[in-house]
Amino acid sequence: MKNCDLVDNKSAIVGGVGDMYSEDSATLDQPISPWTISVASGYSLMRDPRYNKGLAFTEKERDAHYLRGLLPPVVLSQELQEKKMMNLIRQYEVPLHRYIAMIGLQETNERLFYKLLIDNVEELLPVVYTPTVGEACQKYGSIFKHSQGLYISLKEKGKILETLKNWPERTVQVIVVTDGERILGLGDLGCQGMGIPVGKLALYTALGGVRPSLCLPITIDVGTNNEKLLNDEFYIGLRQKRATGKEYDELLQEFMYAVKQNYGEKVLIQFEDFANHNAFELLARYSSSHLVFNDDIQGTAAVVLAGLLSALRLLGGTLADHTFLFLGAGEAGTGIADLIALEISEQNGKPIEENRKNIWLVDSKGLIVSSRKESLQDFKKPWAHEHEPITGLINAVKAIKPTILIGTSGVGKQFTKEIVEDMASFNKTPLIMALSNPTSQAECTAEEAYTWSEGRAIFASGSPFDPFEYEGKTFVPGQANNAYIFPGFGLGVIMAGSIRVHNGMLLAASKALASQVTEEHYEKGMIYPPLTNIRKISANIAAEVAAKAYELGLASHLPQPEDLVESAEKCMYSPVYRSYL
Ligand SMILES: NC(=O)C1=CN([C@@H]2O[C@H](COP(=O)(O)OP(=O)(O)OC[C@H]3O[C@@H](n4cnc5c(N)ncnc54)[C@H](OP(=O)(O)O)[C@@H]3O)[C@@H](O)[C@H]2O)C=CC1
Ligand SMILES: CC(=O)C(=O)O
Ligand SMILES: [Mg+2]
Repeated sequence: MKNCDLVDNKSAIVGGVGDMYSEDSATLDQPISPWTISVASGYSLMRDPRYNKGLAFTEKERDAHYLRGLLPPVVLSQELQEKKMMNLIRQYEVPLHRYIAMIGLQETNERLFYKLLIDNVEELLPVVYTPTVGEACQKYGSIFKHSQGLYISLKEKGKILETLKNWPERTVQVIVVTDGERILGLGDLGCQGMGIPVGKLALYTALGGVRPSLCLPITIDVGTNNEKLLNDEFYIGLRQKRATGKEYDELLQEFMYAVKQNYGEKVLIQFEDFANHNAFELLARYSSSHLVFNDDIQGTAAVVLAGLLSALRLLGGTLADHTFLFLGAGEAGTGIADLIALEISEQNGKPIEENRKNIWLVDSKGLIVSSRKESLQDFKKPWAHEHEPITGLINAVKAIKPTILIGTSGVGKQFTKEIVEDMASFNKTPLIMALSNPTSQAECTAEEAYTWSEGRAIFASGSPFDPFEYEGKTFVPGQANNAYIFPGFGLGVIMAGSIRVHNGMLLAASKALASQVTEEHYEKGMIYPPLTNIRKISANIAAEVAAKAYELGLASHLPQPEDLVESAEKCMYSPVYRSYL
């Protein structure tokens, strides 16, 4: 019996057998053969990260696969290997060294890498993901050893389909793609943005249980406007300014259709860290022809809405009773604002235009108001309310008196003492979200939010902060990061074989996440459940997303399983070593 029907061979136009080594169809207690051809030496087995087990190859496996003598005599269990690796990683004090060690492990022993990541998620997420992945991207050229993922540059124009065929996997279910122009809050890192798709897909597997072989990280290189990188002798990308306009659009179009041709209709394409002048357009252009999801717009919106829904237990009232002020009106800011307004409309039945009125945004030029409408980008226009022009966040806070302040500016230290004190002066419990990544770009720290509000703020941030003690009470900041959403969301989409992403699926994901927060969490000031239970959380999110896809008639994997949570859990990749006998 099949363990999981995730691999949708029927939908892949080129066909190909995804389950080459019976990994997908074999249950954990069944041995599998890593070989489809007979070999004279197991040396290449040891060098294949997908099948390597290091010193854990048993005596019988060493005999059966020509490994005798290629390994020292000891046989170590995976648990002991994990303990050893964790000891080693903890010895590195510099976060980037930990990142390099983890990537080294991913490149040599994939299952051990995922075992570490799954078992130590709170400790290792900041290593393979934000904040350290940001520094890794900045220095990617200098630390580059082995290539990960697929690079599609302007040189591949006209040959993108051929380039995709060079990827060793014939069946792919999720692609995370960036063009490197807005990497976290660090700006244009060009081709070195590859660290982001690689990191996001590691989370798809560790947090959402999507098998690594089904995940493809891609970086589109159209040049960079980052002078520092253009002058860096170790830069790995095209040494030219960014292509724009027709040249950019044509490359992206060729890419999108080559993906569909090579991997079929149902490959989920997750856009990540594109600059907003391309992100909104790409999502709009391809959402009717492809299965596309923008993590920065949609995933962020779902995770923040989940935090807001759960925070209402502490703040009181409904979403419609609150006043929201955003610093930053780009992908994250307007994406979140849109989903909040949509959810309020679902709740009160009023038109979305009316429910936008309590939601205000500030961009680099000040409060978004109707007198600025003509010069605003389209995605900001719905937020141009009647108000006199205001510059400076502090003045906007004083005028709007928000109950909830959300930072999505990409600029650190913008929530000053005066701003947090103001929020605390007119709110019993101010909710402050400093969402910009990495930590250096956070609008304020956990310590600042708690001390400046005299322990009254509820605080969540995009990158993690340690718990903070204030006047004898320990506050646990939440990590409002789309990492809570996209792995479970993607799993739900794949499970259902959904052909499109729909806002209803985002709302379902938000509610599934919010419902995982318990009284015990609220007592510590948490509005998100701990990441330690993330696989269970992802299974619940996946189940709700899949259920919504079925309800909306978007699902193609029929019939609908009776118990979607159980289905999601069954589908999840386990990093435990398989027996190769
Ligand atoms: N926690 C999470 O899960 C996520 C966090 N993020 C983080 O959010 C940040 C923003 O991302 P994104 O929305 O995609 O970026 P965008 O570039 O799309 O938007 C940034 C917005 O911030 C505004 N801005 C920039 N500087 C200032 C300033 N000094 N004062 C006021 N407004 C300013 C910009 O104004 P203007 O339009 O005038 O240029 C723009 O509206 C990044 O740091 C990113 O890492 C993003 C996605 C998910
Ligand atoms: C978390 C994320 O997607 C970002 O900061 O861009
Ligand atoms: Mg992002």
